[in-house]
Amino acid sequence: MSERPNRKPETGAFFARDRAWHAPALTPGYKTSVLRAPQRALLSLDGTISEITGPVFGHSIIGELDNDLILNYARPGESAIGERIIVHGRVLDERGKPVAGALVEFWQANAGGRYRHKKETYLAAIDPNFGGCGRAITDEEGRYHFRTVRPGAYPWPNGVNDWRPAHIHFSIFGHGFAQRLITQMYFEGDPMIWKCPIVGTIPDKAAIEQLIAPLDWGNTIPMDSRAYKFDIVLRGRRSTMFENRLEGN
Ligand SMILES: O=C(O)c1ccc(O)c(O)c1
Repeated sequence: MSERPNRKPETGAFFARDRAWHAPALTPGYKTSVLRAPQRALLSLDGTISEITGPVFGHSIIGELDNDLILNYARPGESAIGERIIVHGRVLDERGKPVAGALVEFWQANAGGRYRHKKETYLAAIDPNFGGCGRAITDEEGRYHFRTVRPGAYPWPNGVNDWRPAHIHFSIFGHGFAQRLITQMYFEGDPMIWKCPIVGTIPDKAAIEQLIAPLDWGNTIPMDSRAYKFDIVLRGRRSTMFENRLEGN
């Protein structure tokens, strides 16, 4: 990880956004950012007590197969098609302390690069046994894990021939619903990462590298699944790059 000596000191409860680490809102190479980018100066609003303290979710919402995308949409006795993988890691705070009880949600395309979505237009086949969504709650050590198939890369209508690298979307909820961070995980060794216009909006190479999960050979299950490790750091100097990170979060 690169040192970033010019960063402001991290003191107190407020961690200012590092604009060199996070993608700017307006990045014309990523076409949809042009309409989404704010046209006026940003306002900074304090969180209200009700946003910070509630509503909260209960741990009982997690079902037995919620962290198993190979089976959670499959017909009985069947399973999703694709390369079987385990994705696991920890949710950590700015001091490297585990964040327990965070709701981690993930969604992805199937092994052919096709999403199960009404507006999806890519010609790759739907897998009848793959839904593409799951969730987990971090344990006392901040750990989460899920089983899935490695998603395929897919083309998208941005430039003439733009492709998204294989990736998994992540959402992390804190203890209130107003505390939500969203990012994407990529796979070690994928040459498509460096051709992607969305990845290309991230100014710092180290911020991109932190989104790339290494192959975790030690947690591979022989004759079953390979493993990838993806730690998520909520804030501070080693923060994961979040797509929706707000001022001060
Ligand atoms: O914001 C978008 O336009 C967009 C397009 C394709 C993706 O895979 C994605 O994650 C976002």
